[in-house]
Amino acid sequence: MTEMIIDVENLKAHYGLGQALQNLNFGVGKECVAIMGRNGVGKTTLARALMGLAPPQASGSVKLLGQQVLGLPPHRIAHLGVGYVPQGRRLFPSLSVDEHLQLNARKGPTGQQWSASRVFELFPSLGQRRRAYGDQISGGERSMLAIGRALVTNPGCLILDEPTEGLAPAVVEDVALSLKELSREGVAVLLIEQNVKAAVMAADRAYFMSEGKIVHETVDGESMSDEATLGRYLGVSV
Ligand SMILES: Nc1ncnc2c1ncn2[C@@H]1O[C@H](COP(=O)(O)OP(=O)(O)OP(=O)(O)O)[C@@H](O)[C@H]1O
Repeated sequence: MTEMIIDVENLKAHYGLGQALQNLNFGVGKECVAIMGRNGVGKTTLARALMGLAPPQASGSVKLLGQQVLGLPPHRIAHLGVGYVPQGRRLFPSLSVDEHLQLNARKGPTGQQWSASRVFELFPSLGQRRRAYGDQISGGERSMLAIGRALVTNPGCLILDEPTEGLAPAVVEDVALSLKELSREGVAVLLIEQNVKAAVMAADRAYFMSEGKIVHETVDGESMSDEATLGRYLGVSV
């Protein structure tokens, strides 16, 4: 059986009395898996629960890179080799692009070699903004920097919350292909994504969420861009 690097069992999460995730069960091996669903179905709540961020309050089991992480603080989870691209990006206004990358660069568990210069090869326009501060860059550049900041940690597992938001279509393609390549290098990539093209390009398979539950999982050979599936779970056609 495939070794699961992200292994989630019976995950529940709530904000006060409101339950946002109900008994989620899924796994991600050395592959790229997309989580898709309409606005408000619980995708960001899931990413936050995996990363130990509160709110929400979460219960169940979350194993990342073989370790139970539920209850651990976010910095401990990150140090296990878990990269995270949060929605909202959470950059520092007083740090430059270069500094964001330098402060996060480290050797990771899989021997990949993401450095600041490789990030700038992926995102040449970000390379031209190296000295700009976190509050001086555009929405697209913020997304690029958040992705770059996660990549230079050389993670064994990478969780991305709508990483392509705000990016030009050509850059979306570059990001999607890089995520696919990363998964081929042995990284478990969990891609929360509303951009169907990016998800289809990057991911090997997908889970669809609705009202805090996983309601559909693509099976072998099933296309993620199947019109009926997308219509039913996302309300879109491609
Ligand atoms: N801090 C919070 N306090 C209370 N309820 C929240 C909070 N954050 C999210 N929720 C609720 O939890 C549910 C799931 O929200 P979540 O942001 O996880 O969805 P999402 O699928 O990521 O949506 P989007 O794509 O719009 O970001 C929604 O009903 C939302 O209103």
